[in-house]
Amino acid sequence: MEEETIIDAATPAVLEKEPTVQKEPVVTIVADHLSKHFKMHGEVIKAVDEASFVFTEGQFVTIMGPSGSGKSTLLYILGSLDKPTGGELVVDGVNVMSLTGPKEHTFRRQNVGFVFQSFHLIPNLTALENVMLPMELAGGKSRADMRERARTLLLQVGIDENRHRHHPGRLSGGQKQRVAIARALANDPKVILADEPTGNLDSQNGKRIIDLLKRLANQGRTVIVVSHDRSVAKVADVRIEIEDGKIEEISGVVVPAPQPTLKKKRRR
Ligand SMILES: Nc1ncnc2c1ncn2[C@@H]1O[C@H](COP(=O)(O)OP(=O)(O)OP(=O)(O)O)[C@@H](O)[C@H]1O
Repeated sequence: MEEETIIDAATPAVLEKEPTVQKEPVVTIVADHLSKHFKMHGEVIKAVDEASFVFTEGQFVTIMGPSGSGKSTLLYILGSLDKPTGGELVVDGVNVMSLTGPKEHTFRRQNVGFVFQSFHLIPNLTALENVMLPMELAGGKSRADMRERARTLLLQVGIDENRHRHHPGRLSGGQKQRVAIARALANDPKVILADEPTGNLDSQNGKRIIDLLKRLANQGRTVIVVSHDRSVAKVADVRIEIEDGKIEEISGVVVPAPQPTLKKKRRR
């Protein structure tokens, strides 16, 4: 599939018009000694081990580390796709550890948008329908409103109108990832989580996707990107280095955890 050459997603006009970051950044994520331990054949694997940090609106965060260091596990916990075995997590003022079942699904749908390395678009839906899907699942909008919002989002991420009715199979990798980003934005979440979003793209398209994610952060979202790519860390506000499940270093604009943050650790 041919990569796009003409769209400059880094500077779509519509994105430029959206509001920029507030002066006093609002805390979106508080992690307090988060852990995820797996028991395998009598051994404990500490995939994430006592991770603590605070992120605010408008921050672009990278999580880096060697393969198997716990990056994806940490990201999935932050997005409540996975439950920690210890610690506490507050996202947008809600203690997500206390959520279960439908409440947890609703919270995730409204507050977190996911972007994956292999896009995870639904192949038999058009680009427009893929972006409409999270809105359909959330409910509360007419079909016309959903269609119009999906159309606007696709244009914002640099997907021309003539591609809105294309199925993913007819889109290039860069286009698919933009559709996936538009889908992540469908319910206007405060937090965007991306797991190796450039992993299946050439360097030029990878850079455009990072520029786009950075712009979403500049608009006031918290964008957290897991990446092996050092160039991604260069544009980050906060850089986390993780090794063997432990945060080795946090650098950049680091917000100290409020004291006392949350009630003390839960252990299972
Ligand atoms: N469901 C599971 N059961 C047991 N161990 C697991 C499970 N999920 C992850 N792990 C282990 O936890 C550790 C961290 O895995 P994780 O996938 O989070 O690392 P990663 O840094 O994202 O790796 P990669 O860069 O290769 O994707 C690894 O040792 C992995 O084998």
